Amino acid sequence: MVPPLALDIDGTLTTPDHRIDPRVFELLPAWDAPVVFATGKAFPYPVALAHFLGREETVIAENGGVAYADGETTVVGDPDAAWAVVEAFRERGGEIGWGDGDTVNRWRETEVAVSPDADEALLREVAAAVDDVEVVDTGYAYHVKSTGVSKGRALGVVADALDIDPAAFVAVGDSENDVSTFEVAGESYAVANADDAAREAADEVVGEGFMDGTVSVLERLRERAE
Ligand SMILES: O=C(O)COP(=O)(O)O
Ligand SMILES: [Mg+2]
Repeated sequence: MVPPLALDIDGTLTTPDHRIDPRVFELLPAWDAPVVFATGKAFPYPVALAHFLGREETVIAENGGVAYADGETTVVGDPDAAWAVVEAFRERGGEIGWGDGDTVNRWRETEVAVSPDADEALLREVAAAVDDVEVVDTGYAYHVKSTGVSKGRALGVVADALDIDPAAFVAVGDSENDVSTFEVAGESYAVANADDAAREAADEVVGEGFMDGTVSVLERLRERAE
């Protein structure tokens, strides 16, 4: 039997130019165990990915702020505290940076994502003055979020709902927001493009980057199961 998977999306299932790698559509529909998409993106994104893969919608969004499994949604974190930080950041000249429609934050329930082009030093300075709020850099956004909210904690919730031991999961990821997943899952891999935090936390850093790295992990797990 192949193991259940906890998969990060950006940097892990994507190409270097942020597209979903087409091999996701070949490999994941047929994966014969639960697959949990664990992302910093807002709730609709991983739901849509699972839906269009024909897979059960078992997802972790907003870095663990939202978890969904077996028809149950769990929401944790304090969006008002995150927005207060971002408003203070704006008052001092900072910009969220996603343009007028801001689809990045439109469906976000528990935190605020700020563009990677934003003034990081100013954002961190403003956030440091507020208790229980932190800034997490995924390489794709700065997430202003409640401390204590994490993908790893949410994986515990999802694993419980699925009646699976969290340690049975194999996790693949690329950044700081995957460290907690790596700690909860029994086995963890960072792809070659991963940041230092993810590299350090993973059981193994694979030689290939992005989806090439993830494919190499999935192939290995499949061979092991044969
Ligand atoms: O939304 C982000 O900033 C990153 O998303 P990810 O957790 O799927 O890599
Ligand atoms: Mg990522």
